[in-house]
Amino acid sequence: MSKRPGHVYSNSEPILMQTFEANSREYQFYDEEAAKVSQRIDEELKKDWARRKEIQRRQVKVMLLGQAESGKSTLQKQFQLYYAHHALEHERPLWRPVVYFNVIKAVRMILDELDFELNNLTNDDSVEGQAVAHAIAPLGDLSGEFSRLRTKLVPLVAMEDSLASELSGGVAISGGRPGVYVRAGWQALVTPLSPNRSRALPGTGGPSPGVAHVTSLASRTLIAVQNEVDELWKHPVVRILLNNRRIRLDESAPFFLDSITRISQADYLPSTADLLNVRLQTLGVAEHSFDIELCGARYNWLMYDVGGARGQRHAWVPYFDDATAIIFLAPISAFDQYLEEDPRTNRVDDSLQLFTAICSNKLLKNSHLVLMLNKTDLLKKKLEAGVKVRKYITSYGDRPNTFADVSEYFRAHFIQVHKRHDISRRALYVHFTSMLDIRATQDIIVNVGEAIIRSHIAKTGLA
Ligand SMILES: Nc1nc2c(ncn2[C@@H]2O[C@H](COP(=O)(O)OP(=O)(O)OP(=O)(O)O)[C@@H](O)[C@H]2O)c(=O)[nH]1
Ligand SMILES: [Mg+2]
Repeated sequence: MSKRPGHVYSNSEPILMQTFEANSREYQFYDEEAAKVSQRIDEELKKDWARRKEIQRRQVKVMLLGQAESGKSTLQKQFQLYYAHHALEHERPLWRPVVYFNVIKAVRMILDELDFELNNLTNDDSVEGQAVAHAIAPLGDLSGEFSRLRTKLVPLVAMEDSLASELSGGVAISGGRPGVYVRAGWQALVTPLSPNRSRALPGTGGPSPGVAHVTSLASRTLIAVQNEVDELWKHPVVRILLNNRRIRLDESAPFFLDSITRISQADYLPSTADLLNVRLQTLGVAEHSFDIELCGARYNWLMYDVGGARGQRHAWVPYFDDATAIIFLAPISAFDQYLEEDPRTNRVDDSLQLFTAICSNKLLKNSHLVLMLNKTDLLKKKLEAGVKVRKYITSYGDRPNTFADVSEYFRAHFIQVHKRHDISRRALYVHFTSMLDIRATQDIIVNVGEAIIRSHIAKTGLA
């Protein structure tokens, strides 16, 4: 019977054993050395893990949530202004083409609506239509005047699309409102021009010839037609149509058109108020990072600014499970407005529905919750102008149409949603805000920031 090769013991076997025996001290040395190396690696790994854990424990993740145009990006800029002033300074020149875009869009909207209204007023039998026609009649035939203004303004209006496309980096949203949509890091697309517009600022990324070109073209065109822009904006017919809400512009349009002389300077550099007023829609989720110090300890504050339109909301969810805090923004001035993406839904209703979903979301059950009832300045203006809440929200009934009553009514509704739907019965911190008011907002930011960090410390046991 033949044996399997493995069972044949060769003569060399004892010799090998001897060699091993002879070198056993050496092997023992290697064993000890290997054990030491392995121990060192273990210790390094443990230290690395502890370091990472510490970094994570010092990380505070805050999500800004709310419908489109609720003021999330504006709040993010206010945080930046307070805690990362240098970063905002660095970005300041990059906002120049965005301000031009806001101005041009406003001019185009006035011209479009003016055309529509003047052509249709004669056929409008409504009481409001008749009142507007009556107010405009004494001004006589204005067609020649408007035609001259329109011809002068054509080159400016023609720049809207190219500015939008350069700023968005080619991004367009189907079915969305025409405008500029930006993803995180959009600033890298924009040539950072120095205030004298002659060269890029150092260290601000590579130049983008496309944006630089349209920016300087827009600037020159605006300088050439600034008087016509001003004339159109101050024209009595435009005033009548605006006052009667026949022309509806973006909320920040009056601010920029009132400042047209300043914006039309060759060395124009956006002011802080410009940065806060400018409208630029967010696409997806943009992360902003800066440090906040509290009681001698430093915390890395990660702020997630999301796109708020309905088609954007699915992108929020992956960020939910480790969010330290949610700051929910609800613009309470929007009681007379409807969603761009669904013109049947009242914007305050949408905010309430969205807040219900946030309060009842299991992934967010451990997050600190802050509610900002925003745009109180606009709410005051609307109520003072006589816009009646009950016309848009029938349940408001016969309550007085004053700021105190209306703001309290909305606050009570949001608190009720929280009471009924909050999954973890956590506290809700509510603030009335006007995000363009720097001093008032900065006080709130400090307050909210500290409360969020304290709740983070309580949960993680950090000191
Ligand atoms: N008057 C007034 N305007 C505000 C206030 N908060 C924000 N705005 C303006 O409202 C517009 C929209 O604000 P954003 O911060 O861009 O809104 P958002 O929530 O980031 O919108 P999306 O990115 O589309 O989700 C901007 O022109 C802001 O200047 C406020 O309290 N009062
Ligand atoms: Mg935004």
